[in-house]
Amino acid sequence: VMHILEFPDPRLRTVAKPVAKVDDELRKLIDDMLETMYAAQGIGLAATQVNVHQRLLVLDVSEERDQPMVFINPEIVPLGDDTKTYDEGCLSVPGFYETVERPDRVRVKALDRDGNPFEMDCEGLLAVCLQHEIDHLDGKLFVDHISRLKRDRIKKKIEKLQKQQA
Ligand SMILES: O=C(O)C[C@@H](Cc1ccccc1)[C@H](O)SCc1ccccc1
Ligand SMILES: [Zn+2]
Repeated sequence: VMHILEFPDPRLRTVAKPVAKVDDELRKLIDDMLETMYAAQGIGLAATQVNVHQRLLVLDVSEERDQPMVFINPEIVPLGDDTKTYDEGCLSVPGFYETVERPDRVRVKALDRDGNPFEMDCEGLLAVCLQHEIDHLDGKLFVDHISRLKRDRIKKKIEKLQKQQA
């Protein structure tokens, strides 16, 4: 499995570049990311989190953890103005959950693992996870959607934990 970068690592702030070629090398990375996501009990993982700065994410929002999805060079637009809040966590900010408000339905266009374009309208946990992962590709974290006071408290707690582990 791959190492997952942890907040406040500045590499998590990198804006990922579009994937140039969907080839066997990329498919190997996709499989390594899925293995890493399942091992970490995550329901999504963006390439940024494993220090690969290409616009690629994987997720599996199924109960049975047997429906992996791959989005390459994803583009999303909100469908309607309705928003919903969700208590988000993040494999890169372990142990912290905060309420984040996001559009409740989105349309996503992306390439699949064979490089074929597809389009989907998403809602529910899939819409939340997609937006959370695409934030990662733009160097954003869910803690950017909460107050600076709360973010600074989380930063101090995590840095204290990281010192203890060092
Ligand atoms: O770090 C990540 O990007 C993976 C997140 C994805 C995620 C965050 C918030 C909302 C939906 C998806 C991890 O899966 S956070 C752990 C988790 C697991 C189940 C449900 C919610 C959060
Ligand atoms: Zn995350």
